[in-house]
Amino acid sequence: MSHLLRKPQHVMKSEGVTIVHDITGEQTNLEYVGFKVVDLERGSFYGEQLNGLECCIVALTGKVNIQEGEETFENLGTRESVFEQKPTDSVYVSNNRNFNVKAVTDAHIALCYSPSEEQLPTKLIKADSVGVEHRGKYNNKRKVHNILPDDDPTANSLLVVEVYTESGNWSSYPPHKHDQDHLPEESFLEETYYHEMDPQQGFVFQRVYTDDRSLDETMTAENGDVVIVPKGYHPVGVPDGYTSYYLNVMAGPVRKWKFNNDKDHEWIVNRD
Ligand SMILES: O=C(O)C[C@@H](O)[C@H](O)C(=O)CO
Repeated sequence: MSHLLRKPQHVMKSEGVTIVHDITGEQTNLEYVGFKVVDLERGSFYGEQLNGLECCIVALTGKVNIQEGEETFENLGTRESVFEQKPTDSVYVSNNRNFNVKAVTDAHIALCYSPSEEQLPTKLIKADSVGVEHRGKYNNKRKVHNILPDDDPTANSLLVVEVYTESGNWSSYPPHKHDQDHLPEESFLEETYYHEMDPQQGFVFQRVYTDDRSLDETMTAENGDVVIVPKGYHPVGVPDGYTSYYLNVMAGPVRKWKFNNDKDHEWIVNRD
């Protein structure tokens, strides 16, 4: 199995709390992006002290209360399945703070991390403030929920988006990369992909490759898998009959998403 592909682990942490993924720099060599998925049974609690990290908590499914300091945000979360395809609620928590999540219903949360030094205010990102964007044409259509885009100053480093790609379409396509810290031409952003499929037995193909092909891996991602993109182009192809969902976390030295398409495939965007 590719070293860039992670299967769900399902490690029980405490009563009602299961860690599905715990992607840290120690196993991935990622310097800027960390990622967790946690399953919570109704009534269970999950908490963390953020040492030197900022975190965006995304209520993937179910309802949760999130408490940080004096603030408690109640009944967050808008959907029972990500495939309802509506935006959800998230909370941004700055570095060196504590947060606690209580599951009001059975819930599934994503925790998106990046190192951070500057303290920023904790912020509720309500579902109705999430920008919805339709990109592409022909078989390159996808829908994007911009939870933490680069023009939103809520975070120091984190960028977070959800992407839906319908049956027989491609996204993160034409292949693009953002692995050079060389603005204004390109930014360096590491990235993770957390994948879900509808129906669940579906799969997608994701290729991660560089111009010189020193990295060139094509993976089959199944429901619940994470693909790690340390660098390179990273397109996703969705087979007929299945809808793909993925949650992207990106971070790097500068909080700017400036990518370049693979020149060989750039014509795809320029079609009439
Ligand atoms: O537009 C898309 O297809 C989504 C991608 O941009 C995805 O969010 C990504 O690759 C970010 O670098």
